[in-house]
Amino acid sequence: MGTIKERFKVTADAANTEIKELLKEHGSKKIGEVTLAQIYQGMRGMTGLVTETSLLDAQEGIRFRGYSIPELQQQLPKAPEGGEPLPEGLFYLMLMGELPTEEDAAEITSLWQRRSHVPNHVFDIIDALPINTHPMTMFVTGVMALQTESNFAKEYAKGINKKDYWNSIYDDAMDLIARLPRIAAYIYRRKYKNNDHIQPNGLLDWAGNLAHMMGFEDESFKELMRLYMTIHADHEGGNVSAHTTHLVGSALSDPFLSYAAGMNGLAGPLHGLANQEVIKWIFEMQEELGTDDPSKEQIEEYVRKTLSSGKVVPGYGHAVLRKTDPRFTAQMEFGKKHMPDDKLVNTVWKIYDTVPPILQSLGKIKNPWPNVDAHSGALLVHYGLVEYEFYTVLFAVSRALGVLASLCWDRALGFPLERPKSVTTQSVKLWLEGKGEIWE
Ligand SMILES: CC(=O)SCCNC(=O)CCNC(=O)[C@H](O)C(C)(C)COP(=O)(O)OP(=O)(O)OC[C@H]1O[C@@H](n2cnc3c(N)ncnc32)[C@H](O)[C@@H]1OP(=O)(O)O
Ligand SMILES: O=C([O-])CC(=O)C(=O)O
Repeated sequence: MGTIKERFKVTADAANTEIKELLKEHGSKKIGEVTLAQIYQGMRGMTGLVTETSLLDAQEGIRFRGYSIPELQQQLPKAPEGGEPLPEGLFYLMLMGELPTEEDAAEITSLWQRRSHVPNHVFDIIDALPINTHPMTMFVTGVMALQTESNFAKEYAKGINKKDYWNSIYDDAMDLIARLPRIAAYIYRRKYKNNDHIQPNGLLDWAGNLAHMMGFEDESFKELMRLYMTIHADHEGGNVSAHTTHLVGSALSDPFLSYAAGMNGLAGPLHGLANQEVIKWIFEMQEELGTDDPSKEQIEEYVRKTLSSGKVVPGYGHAVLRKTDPRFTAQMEFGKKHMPDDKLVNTVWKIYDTVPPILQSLGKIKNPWPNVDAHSGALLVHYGLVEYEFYTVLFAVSRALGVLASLCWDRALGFPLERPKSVTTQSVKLWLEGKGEIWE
């Protein structure tokens, strides 16, 4: 059978041969046309990337290697006595293209345990930042400090055959994923818990250990972390964090540099930071209305106020999805099972009843439905994780699974430097006047 790494290489080699054949026969086939509007408007609907780990359907939502979230909740291995999937299993699925056995998931848990040591200089660098630094800035700074450990950067400096890039990229991806929970928990305890740190528990799974090191021992919080880390892991290749990681990696920047770049994108309020914005927005609404249990009429009025002041309703809308995000639904199911009477969670559900018709009535918003970020914060608050500026760090830890599995594939498939063409409006105008090609 061999190790997971050896099996990955065999799988990737077979895929490489298949892709070469496919391109030899069909490489010149057209897959679409590009309009002028698309290049000015964020390239919506333009297919321009290959990402093997997951695929997004606008109506159905995300599928990881063909499996929907409910299917993964049934079929992925679970922690002993747990009901939610282990993110280790999802990582295996994204990397290998097939469901893991219990042993495969356990092998990844043990591998990440063994590789989880974070050198002291990473903590020193985080400690050097002012305490009011945003947790995402601390997190990315910590990852950048960890870049000293890159196997790929060292190998490349020594001189390395292109065919072997995948090898140290794979090692870096595994090392980085293994260490992220420790960095995230360190930031949480430093910023919010008086620098009172908790050592890892060598018997716990990856997500369970993150919960433990943050100071949350409730078994159902550990279950939430397993679900959270699974559903936030990947969303095909065009989203800002995945695309950035892939783009930066295409310059042969190592996984530490590439992932840090991607996470700077996740830290934007239209992307991963929306999860903190949602809770902030709800807390502000509660404050203004003077109640922690607002009625639908009160919520409606507050939504209209948000829109009329030129702000977005956080957690709603999506660049590709056109239905309720199945990641929202999975969290709603978790809420119904574990905290059906929680007031904040119920407010999230009331907002879900209220917001879509209002957004729809504006006529310009392509997707009035909630995305993943509309729900996550309320579940965290239920367990006492009220420090909402920290939420995107959890998202980032999860997103590592998808973007780093993809980076292993990028190098194993020998993908080249990414470098699309850009134009100026001056060149567009000349082209429209028939005075040359658009790219001149
Ligand atoms: C994990 C994730 O990244 S999920 C997304 C998290 N982000 C959020 O929840 C932030 C709120 N949502 C948004 O800002 C947007 O829906 C995005 C960024 C997610 C998608 O943007 P787009 O693909 O440009 O959406 P769309 O084509 O529907 O936008 C059309 C118009 O509707 C507006 N719009 C879209 N969503 C919203 C919203 N939730 N509230 C108010 N206005 C919105 C856009 O700002 C745009 O306005 P404009 O024409 O005046 O510039
Ligand atoms: O797909 C997107 O553009 C944003 C998103 O939901 C994600 O990255 O999880």
